[in-house]
Amino acid sequence: MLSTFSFGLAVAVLAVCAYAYIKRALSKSPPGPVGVPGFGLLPLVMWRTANDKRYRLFLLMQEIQKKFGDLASFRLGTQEFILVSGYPALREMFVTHADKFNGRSNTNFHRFLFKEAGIVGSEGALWQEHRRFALRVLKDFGFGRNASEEHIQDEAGQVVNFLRSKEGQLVDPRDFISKAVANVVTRFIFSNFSSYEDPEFNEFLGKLGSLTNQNLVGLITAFYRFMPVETALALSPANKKQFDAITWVEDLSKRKVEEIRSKYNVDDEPSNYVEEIRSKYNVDDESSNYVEAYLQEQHRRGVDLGTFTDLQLVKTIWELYIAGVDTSSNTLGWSLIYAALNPELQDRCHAEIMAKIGKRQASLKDKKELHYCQAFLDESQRISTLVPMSVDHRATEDTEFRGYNISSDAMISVNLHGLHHDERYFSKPDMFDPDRFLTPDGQYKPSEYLNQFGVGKRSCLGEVLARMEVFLFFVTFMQHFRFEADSWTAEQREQILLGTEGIVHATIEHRLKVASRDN
Ligand code: HEM
Repeated sequence: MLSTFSFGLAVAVLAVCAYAYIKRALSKSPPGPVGVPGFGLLPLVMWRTANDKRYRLFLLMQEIQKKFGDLASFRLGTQEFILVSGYPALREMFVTHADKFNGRSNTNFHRFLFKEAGIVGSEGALWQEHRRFALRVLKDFGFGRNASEEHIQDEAGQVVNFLRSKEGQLVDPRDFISKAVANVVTRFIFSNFSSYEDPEFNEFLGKLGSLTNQNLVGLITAFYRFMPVETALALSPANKKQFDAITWVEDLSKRKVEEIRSKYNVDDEPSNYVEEIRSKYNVDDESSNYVEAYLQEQHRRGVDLGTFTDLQLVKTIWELYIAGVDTSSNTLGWSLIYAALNPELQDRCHAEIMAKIGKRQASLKDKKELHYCQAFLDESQRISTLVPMSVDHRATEDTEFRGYNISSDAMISVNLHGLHHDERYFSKPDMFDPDRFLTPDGQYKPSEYLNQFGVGKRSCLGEVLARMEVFLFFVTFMQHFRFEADSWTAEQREQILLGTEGIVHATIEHRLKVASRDN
């Protein structure tokens, strides 16, 4: 009886697998692993996650690319994924055919999270209008120019003071870097900033971290597009936590927007802060932060706000925080880890800084002199690849690419980790070697294959700001301190270098010893 049942079950499983295999072969989807019907690669991923501490989803993407090539497909749950890898395919998809592939995920969960507003999660005319607006405001406020350079220098100075008080002690760099970086974004959005000790500020940073360090279990709910969001939230504590964090951040943003609205009269003369910026740096704008610029735009539009609603503003605020804080701060975090693990290379950065600028405050103009520091930063961004699978894209309609069908319901994962660890572009990719970004006579030589900000029209909106922050903070840290990782065991070192799973490849808890170079 049992053996008849087992036989029947085996036949049924085989039939379902054969059906899935034939269906896939006929679908003209890019090649890829078949997976279990209804679950795709989920069982494999969950098994590996549970049994191998070194396992990360982006490493699976690299395996898939190696086996199936630069255009592959697979399923997680019922969700189809297209994996695009390699420089030519990335450019073809996101530059040559940018207009076809600039959509974002359209799952239930995604719609619920982003409410089809904001910039990161939106599409079409709304996305274009608000991306353009945000870029204009960033430019008007002098991002890439002196005005914002001074903010970052201020914050860097604060961190130096904080680290001086920790001389000889072990510190977790995540504590001080994320606060400094969050303050830079806060100045842009609200033009105020918070004390590092402020408990609300610290709670706020904790919430942001929980949004980007999303683990796989939390993501599972997004892999079943038919699942009602309420069920997803009930099934997944991680998603519930994520949603609660967003609500918390949005409530705080709403309060801050109302505070500004109540004080800021769009017909008034610009505030002191703006006058100061204007007289100093010739910035021709009448608002002093993103919210004021937005309120002015609402005022200009009168009754018909179009897409410039309050909901859009609040969504954009939390997106700018999510996109702008964990990213820049973890980029800096990785650079300190690689500096600590490579003391001679760290000393080379310090020696270059001493030779070229000495103890004076670092500025963006110094970039052209600090070749080794720039090469070091590029190498650290390459090897750690902060957003390893970028942010998912989507084809805005069913389409064909390189002879394969791409469904508009498929999520397109951009294999940035694979690109940065591809022997075709970077020899010995697992080795930390800043020299690969230098000419033989020591001049900085950027590589077109390093694309930490993504590729094409939808690439990072905050790239200019992020590059400024990373350079100024890093050079200031290297100028004044040595960071040491003497106390790490081999196992700790391995875990620290693996970092987290999630949209952002973040650093895990770790301690570095801070030694002053100023004595
Ligand atoms: C080193 C730091 C950063 C890295 C590595 C980074 C990386 C990325 C990547 C890979 C994307 C996805 C691109 C794509 O979809 O193809 C992205 C998008 C985005 N980033 Fe960044 N980012 C950083 C810092 C920032 C900062 C400081 C801000 C703003 C304050 C910012 C705002 C955004 C926004 C709004 C998007 C969505 C753009 C869109 O959908 O049109 N990012 N970033």
